[in-house]
Parts: sequence; structure tokens; C-alpha cells
Amino acid sequence: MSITLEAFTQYAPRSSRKLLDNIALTVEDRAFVALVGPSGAGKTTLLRAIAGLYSHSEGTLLIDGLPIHDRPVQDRGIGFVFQNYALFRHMTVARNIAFGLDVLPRARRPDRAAIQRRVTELLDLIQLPHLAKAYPDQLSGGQRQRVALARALATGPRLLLLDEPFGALDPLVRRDIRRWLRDLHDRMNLTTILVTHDHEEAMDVADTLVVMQEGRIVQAADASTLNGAPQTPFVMEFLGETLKFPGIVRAGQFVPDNTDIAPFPFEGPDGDATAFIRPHDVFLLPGAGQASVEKRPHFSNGLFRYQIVTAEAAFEMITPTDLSPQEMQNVRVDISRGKIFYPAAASEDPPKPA
Ligand SMILES: Nc1ncnc2c1ncn2[C@@H]1O[C@H](COP(=O)(O)OP(=O)(O)OP(=O)(O)O)[C@@H](O)[C@H]1O
Repeated sequence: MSITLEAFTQYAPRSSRKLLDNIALTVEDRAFVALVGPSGAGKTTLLRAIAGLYSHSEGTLLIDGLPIHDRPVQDRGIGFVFQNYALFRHMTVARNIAFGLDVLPRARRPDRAAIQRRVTELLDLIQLPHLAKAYPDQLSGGQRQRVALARALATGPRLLLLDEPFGALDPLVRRDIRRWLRDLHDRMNLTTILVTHDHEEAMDVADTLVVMQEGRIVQAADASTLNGAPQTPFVMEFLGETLKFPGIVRAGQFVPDNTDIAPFPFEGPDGDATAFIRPHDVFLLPGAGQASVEKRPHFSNGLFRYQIVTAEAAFEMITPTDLSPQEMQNVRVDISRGKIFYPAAASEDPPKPA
């Protein structure tokens, strides 16, 4: 199922306040898209708008090429899973899954045997056939979340909208269930939109990440484009630990204010600018400067952290190399893999909430 939003603006109820501002987004049929961004960025609002849950909007919202409100709710083919998965506690797992079919108008409702078959299929799909008669309180968080997904899938939706569905799960279960979800998405030819504030989760599971800030989309791209070519400082900082070094672009070079950081070639207009860089893209030039380096006690995923102390600032870098004492003396710092932003790029970011 494809979704197209053009110049889409969503207002708060009975107010002229814009919750979504001039959204342009295309989600192709069978795509897996993650909406990411800080709290209050408008992720849930956008998901609910796509479900057609709001009025009071302007612009275009098409589902498979048709305005969403032209279709009756039951014909939209949308399954929704919320963060708190809200299973009915007094119903068994099987009844929870059957719920969406049980409440269909009589003319559209499958007969009892067909509903039973569908529930059995879905229990197999979520790998919980033995828990048909269990109650939600008897399940783990991961199992409950799978039941919530099965319930959303019962009516055969083509579009799955998921609002922070893994929020309550521990990290290992979270990773397993999102891989499982991705596999399910592929096997069932679904179109899936997932809201998460966890960009690593989004990169792990989605084809496209839509980065939101203050009701707007700041960049929509695959993970490697976002990492390699973030469009604004906000996107770069949102996606991971970032070091910032102010300086100036002059005659084809970026010259950092901090003299312990080596200038490097950069083609761009002359003027004030800031180099943004990930700590693992920082390198050292031993014997070329005055900065000192100290090893930090943290070691994880085969990576070492080092504290670099320059005359002007101290910051940390990450490297797989266990540096020798010689490599840690009188260093100059190489940040030539950094991304340069001019002040205008920063001011294009919407203001941060107070
Ligand atoms: N019904 C409403 N009336 C007024 N303001 C609203 C309404 N719903 C949401 N908002 C506001 O819209 C903004 C976006 O909220 P939304 O829940 O979409 O953000 P989010 O990115 O999903 O955040 P979170 O990660 O915290 O869930 C917030 O400032 C919120 O207060």
C-alpha cells in the first residue's frame, strides 16, 4: 500500500497551532519506514494522521492514490499497534487475536470456523500456538507484543502502523522481536511504518528513516545516506555521538580555531564554519603537536576510548587500536573525515523546544 503526503499540515484540535508543518512524504508499497526524532517531534501525530484518525488538516494525504477520507474506516486495510499494546486482560490470547474479526459487522464477519482457522494461523505465525488459552498476565512482555501484532494482523491489513511497539521490552528481546517483525513484513508483503525514538533500532529494521523535528521532516533517507550525508547538524547529532570544532573556511582549507587540530582541505565558500565528527572518525598525528592522550577505562565492542587533552578543550575519541605510549605523545588531531556545516545550516533547524 502506498502513501503520499504533499504540503500536509495538521493543526491541533480547535487551534491554529501546527502539529505537522508542510509534510512531504512518499512511502512506497511494501516499504518499511521508521519515523524517528526527539520527544514531541510529531512522530505519533504523523502516524495517526496517516491512519486517517484526524480531521482539521490541510494538503494531500493519499492511500494507494486515493484521499484517505474517501474510504470507510473498515476498508482502509490498516493495522495499528500502540506502545502499551492494550490486550484485553479478561480474554485469552486466542480471543484477543480474534477480536478484530469478532467485532466486524455480520455481513463482513467470517464464520466461527474461519475465525478459528485464522487465529490458529496467526498463533503459528507468532510462534505461540501453545499459548492460545493463556491470559495476557501469564505472558512475558515480548509474548504480549507478538499477540498485539497478531491482533493487528487478524483482519489482513496491508499497512501496519506501529507506535513505539517495543518500548517496554528489554534490549535483547527488543532486538529479537524487531528482526522477527522485519521478517514478517517481508513475508506478508506489508507496508510498515514504525515510530521509535531509538535511531539504532530504526537503522536495524527499516529501509528508510524519516527524521522529524518540531513537526517537520528534516531528512528522509536510508541509514547509510543519513550517516554519510546528514543534511543538518541536528540530523548528525540526533544519529549519534558528535564532536564539534568551530573554525573558518579559507582558500580551500578548513582551519579549526583549536590549533591542536590540523587544518585540512575543504572546498566551500570562505567564512565561519563548524566541523562535526563522530568520535570514531578522529585520528591522531603522533609527534606533530602539543596535545596529550589518556586511555579511558571503558572498553566495549572491541573499541578503546581515549581522552584527548588540547590547550583549548578535552574530548574523547574511539578506536579499535590499543595505542602505544609513543602514539599518545605530542599529538595533533586529524578530523579531516568530519562534515562541515556553515551557520546557515544550523539556523535552518527549527528552534529546539525550551
Ligand atoms: N491533541 C493534541 N492537542 C494539542 N497538542 C497536541 C495534541 N497531540 C499532540 N500534541 C502536541 O504535538 C506535538 C507532537 O506530539 P507527538 O506525540 O506527535 O510527538 P512524538 O514525536 O510522537 O513524541 P514522543 O516521542 O514523546 O511520543 C507535541 O508538542 C504535543 O504536545
